[in-house]
Amino acid sequence: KDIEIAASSWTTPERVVTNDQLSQIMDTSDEWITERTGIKQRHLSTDENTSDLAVKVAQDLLTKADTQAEDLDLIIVATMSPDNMTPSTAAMVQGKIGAQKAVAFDLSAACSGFSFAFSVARDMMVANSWQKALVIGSEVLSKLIDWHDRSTAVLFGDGAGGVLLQASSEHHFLASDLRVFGESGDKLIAGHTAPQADYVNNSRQMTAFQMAGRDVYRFATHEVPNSLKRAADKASINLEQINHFLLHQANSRIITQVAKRLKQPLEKFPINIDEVGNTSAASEPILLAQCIEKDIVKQGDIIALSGFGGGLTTGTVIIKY
Ligand SMILES: O=C(O)C1CCN(c2ccc(-c3cc(CO)ccc3Cl)cn2)CC1
Repeated sequence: KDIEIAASSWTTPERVVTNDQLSQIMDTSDEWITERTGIKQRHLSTDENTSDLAVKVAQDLLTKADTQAEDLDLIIVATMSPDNMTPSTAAMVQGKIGAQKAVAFDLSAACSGFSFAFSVARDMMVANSWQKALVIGSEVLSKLIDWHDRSTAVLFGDGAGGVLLQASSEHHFLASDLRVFGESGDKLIAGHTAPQADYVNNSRQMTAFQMAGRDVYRFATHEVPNSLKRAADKASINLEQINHFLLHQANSRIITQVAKRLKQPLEKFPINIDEVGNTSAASEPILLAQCIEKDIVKQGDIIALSGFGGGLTTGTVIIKY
């Protein structure tokens, strides 16, 4: 009574925006962005919203797994940039692909969202003896960014990725470790809406991304190794047995720091931030799908998926692919 990954998929909007292009609209440079973040470019949506990217991934997953939408029991979309407060992005996907049987809801855990959603989906599938689920991370962060705030605008990108999970008699889901540090939540805020005393003339404003970068960076370098160690302990394996550490692509220097703290070779930490930037909840599934596509992740490999960010949160799942 477990689940396995039957298919994986990812997508990014067509438009590429380079560091040089950003340096023309704000006081930054390709050198600074590259050296401090590892990012060379990002994909920014022109007319696709979060649900459109998620639908693309959903349809690709169904095709790859030779599965009909009608057979889906569950759809979870992890996102911090939903099309609407309601209907949820997952409900929109459910309607657009015609998965009438599927329970569908969004999960909000920022850059840890995919790990949280993967863990919740697995537990719901086991508890309900469900057969098929879509777990998708999808973001159009470009809607939420203040494109004149160089401290955040250079970091983020748009995209979506996901997996189709199916019931399995083999043991694939080895452990998860989900942690929330709510008292530090104000270090990373996006899309705040305030109560309106003058409710009649409600301005319906939503704030842009605001981040205490140094604090979040320090949080990540401390808490991500802790999360990975706890998850490995729960899985009764040691870190050496993990073939690939697929970390949220927030910053390339954080990844090298985590590798050092865990005393694991950097080769175990694939990096695609140079190409897609920080895509929040889409980050883990895009990286996973790309590693599977490139045969970096092979059948039988043990992989750790680790997200970290808004909440503040950390979320790790360890699976035997
Ligand atoms: O001055 C420098 O070097 C700056 C220092 C600050 N930096 C940061 C800080 C935090 C993040 C970040 C963001 C999210 C949101 O998804 C989640 C997780 C993290 Cl760790 C990314 N970059 C950039 C380089």
